[in-house]
This record gives sequence, structure tokens and C-alpha cells, in this order.
Amino acid sequence: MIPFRKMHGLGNDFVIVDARPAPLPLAPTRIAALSDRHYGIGCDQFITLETPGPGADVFMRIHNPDGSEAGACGNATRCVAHLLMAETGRERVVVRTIRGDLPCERLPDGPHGTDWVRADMGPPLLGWREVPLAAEMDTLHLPMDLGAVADPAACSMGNPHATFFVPELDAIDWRALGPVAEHHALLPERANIGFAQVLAPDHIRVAIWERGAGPTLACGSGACATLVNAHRRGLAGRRARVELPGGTLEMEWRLGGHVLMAGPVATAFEGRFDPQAFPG
Ligand SMILES: N[C@H](CCC[C@H](N)C(=O)O)C(=O)O
Repeated sequence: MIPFRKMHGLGNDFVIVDARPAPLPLAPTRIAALSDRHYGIGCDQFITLETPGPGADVFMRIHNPDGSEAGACGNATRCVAHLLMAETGRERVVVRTIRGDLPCERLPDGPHGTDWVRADMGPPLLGWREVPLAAEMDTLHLPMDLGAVADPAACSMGNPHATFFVPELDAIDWRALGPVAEHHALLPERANIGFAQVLAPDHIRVAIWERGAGPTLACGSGACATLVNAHRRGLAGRRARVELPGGTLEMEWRLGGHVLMAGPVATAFEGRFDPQAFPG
């Protein structure tokens, strides 16, 4: 039997397994089965903790429920950091991903008396090859028109994001538009798709259709991409509250280039599963 911990950041939820004591060779098909909300445990991303090299406290591997591996997961970064802080008693830890090292710190005096964790998600990647896009173009204005939405901006936070800016989020069927954009020909590695309504230079409402996962209650790297793309378009400052369906993250795109995100984390439950009971 394999123990797991179920955590979430604003309802963006994760199954977390610990492969630091010994390798846990779970095939993508088995990860997908475990991530299924009816036949498995269910989650937005499946997170595997691995022993890092020097300079980090943990390596965090990220899989989507379709079995694909992702390069960033902001809310899981915050959850894993909180787990490590509880293990070590430290207020600051470093989470390593395939994208790089993400320093995290606990904010004990967060709003509403909850423990908040702030993650430094690193700098956004703004070049067309870095997103990546299918051809050379201005990443601030993609020639993509889906009728109800068009002209998104794109960037990478270690994973690809495209952001549509809309006058009224409630007026569009973003759950129908999301998969069309996710699989658009301009996005050779697909992308996480944000639908953002800028309410003020420091307040953005966004809904995210996640690559390989679909609609989620929150998306940390998506919130980072939303702020970056809004600021690049002159629609927002460098600090903003980003309001997602599951709650609000406090975001900052620092002059040094790094994007920071802060918000609450929670553990829902712990359990165990028999991997042989799942196809894979
Ligand atoms: N929920 C995650 C994003 C997962 C990204 C994944 N869907 C991808 O394929 O890039 C977050 O909080 O950043």
C-alpha cells in the first residue's frame, strides 16, 4: 500500500505521494487512473516528492490527470512547501521542479489568521519559442480568434499559458472555449488558458481551463501568467489580487523579474492505495 496526502490551494487539489524513501515507479496511465474523480482518488494534479540534488529541500514532479507531465504548478508548490515546513520546522524552504528552484516562505500572519505560503515562481518566459508557439510571432498578441474571445497574450511560467482578456467573464462560455484554445494549432505543446476580466489595475478576475486537467477552481501558474500578461498589455500594475473561482491569490511581478504568489494551503485528508488495483 502507498500512503498519500490530499492537499489543495483554493480548491486546486493534489494527491501527493512521497518517493524520497524509495522510488515509486508509477506509469502515466496509472497516474491518470489514480487521478480520476470517479474510479480513483481524484485530483487536478498528481504530485510525486523525490530526493533533490544539493541546493533544494525536495524535487516535486507534476503530472496532470491525463498523465502528461507539467513544468510548473504554483498551488502544489505552495502545498508541498507547507508540508516541508511542517516536517523541518523551517519558515523557508526550496522546492525544485523541472523548471528550476522555487524559494517559498510561510506567512504566519496571513489574512483571516490562516497560514499562508508565498512562492517565488521565477521569471516568466516571454519569447515565442519559450512559450512555445508554432511560429515566430509577438507573444503579446496571438492571431487566434475563437469568436467570443480573440487576441490572447501568451507566456510561460515553466508551462505554457495563453490569456484572453474579456469585458465580462460571466458573459462568455469559457468552459466550452477552453478546450478549443488548449488544442489550437498555434500551441504545439497545448496550453493552460486564462479568461481574465481586469476590474482594476490591482484586481483581476480570471477563470482557467488547465492543460490536461480542464476547469479548476484555481491555478497558481495561471494567476502568475494572468498578472504578467495584463501588465504587459498595460492593463494592470505589478501587484494585484487575482480572484479565481476558488478564492484570491496575492500576486506580484517584481522589478527583478520574478513573479511571487501568496495564498492559503490546506490538507484535506490522508490515505493509502494499492497501485496494483489501478490499470497502468
Ligand atoms: N494547477 C497548477 C497548474 C498546472 C499546470 C498544468 N495543467 C500544465 O499542464 O501546465 C498551478 O497551480 O499552477
